[in-house]
Amino acid sequence: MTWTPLHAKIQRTIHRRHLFERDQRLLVAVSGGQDSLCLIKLLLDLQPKWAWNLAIAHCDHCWREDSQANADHVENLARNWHIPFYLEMANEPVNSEATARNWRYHALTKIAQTHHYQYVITGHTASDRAETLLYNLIRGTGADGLQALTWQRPLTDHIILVRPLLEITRSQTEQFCHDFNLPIWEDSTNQNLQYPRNRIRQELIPYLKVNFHSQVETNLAQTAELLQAEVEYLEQTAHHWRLEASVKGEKQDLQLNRQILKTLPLALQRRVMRQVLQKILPESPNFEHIEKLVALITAPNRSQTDPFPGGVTAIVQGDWICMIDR
Ligand SMILES: Nc1ncnc2c1ncn2[C@@H]1O[C@H](COP(=O)(O)OP(=O)(O)OP(=O)(O)O)[C@@H](O)[C@H]1O
Repeated sequence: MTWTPLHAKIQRTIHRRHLFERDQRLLVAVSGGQDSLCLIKLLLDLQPKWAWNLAIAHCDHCWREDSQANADHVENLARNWHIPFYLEMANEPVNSEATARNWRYHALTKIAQTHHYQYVITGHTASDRAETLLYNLIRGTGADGLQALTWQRPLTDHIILVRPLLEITRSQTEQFCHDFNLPIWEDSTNQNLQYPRNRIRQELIPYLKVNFHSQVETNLAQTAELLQAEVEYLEQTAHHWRLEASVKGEKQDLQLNRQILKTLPLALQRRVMRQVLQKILPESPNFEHIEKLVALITAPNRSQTDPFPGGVTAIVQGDWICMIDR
C-alpha cells in the first residue's frame, strides 16, 4: 500500500479529534464522486491499523437517468474491495437539493440502525465548508450558520455523523483519485448552474481565487472552524444563564428573571431567548421573535408581545417575563 501525505493527515485528524476508536463499525456514504471515493480509499488503507468494520452505503435519489448505473458502479467497487454494500432507493424522485439532503440523511440513518453501525461518515471537504459558509452568509445568517459543517453531529442517540475530510480541499481529493486511478462517477447535475450551490462552486470561488486570494477555500474553512468553537462556547454560556434566569421546576422557561437577564451582554440575551423559544414554540424561532422577547428585558411593566406561533404571549410582570398561553 502506498502511504501519502493525505493518509498521514487523515490519520492525524482522526487521532487529534478523537473521531473514531479501534474496532468500530463505520458506514461510509459513497456517492461515487471524487470526495467520497477518496474518503473510502483512505479509510480502507487505514483499516488494518484500526481494525474497523467498514461498509459502503449509497443512496439512489432516482432523479438522474444514470442513477441506477451510478449505484451499480458503487456496488461493484464495494464488491472489489470485499466490503458490504447497502443501497437505499427513493420511492419517488427527489428533486430539490434540500429534500434530497434530508432524504439522504434519513436513508443513511436507517441503514446504520438496521445494520448496527455507530458512525455514518461522509466525504464533505474544506471546499464544501467554504461554499456552505458563503452560501449562508449571502442568505443572511448569524454565526451559527457560518460555522458551516461540523466535524461530528448526532443523527440519533446512538449514531453519529462524522466528516473526517474537512481539512482537505477538493483539488486534493481530485489529485488523490487521479494518483490511485479511482474511477470517479461524474454527477451531471454538478454542472447545472441553476443551482446556487453549483454557481458558488463553479463561478464564485474561482473568481475569488483569481481576484482575491488563491487559498480562499482553506481560509474560509478555517473561519468556519474558529466560529464553530465560538458558537459552542456562546451556546453553553447561554444555556447556563437560561437556567439561572428561569424559575425552577414545572414553569422552567415560562418565567424569566429580568434582573438577571439585564446583566448579560446583548449576544447572550439573544441566545438565551432563542433557547427559551426553541423549547416552547412549535417551530424554529426567527430573528423577529427573538428580538421581541429581548425587548421585554428592559420594557415597562405590563408590556407584552403579540402571540408567538402556537399562541403563547410574553408579558412583563415586575421583575419577571411570563409566558402566557391564552
Ligand atoms: N447519493 C449518495 N449516496 C451516498 N452518499 C452520498 C450521496 N450523495 C452524497 N453523499 C455523501 O455526502 C457527501 C457530500 O455530498 P455532496 O453532494 O457534497 O457530494 P457529491 O459532490 O455528490 O460527491 P462527492 O462528495 O463524493 O464528490 C459525499 O461526500 C458523500 O459522502
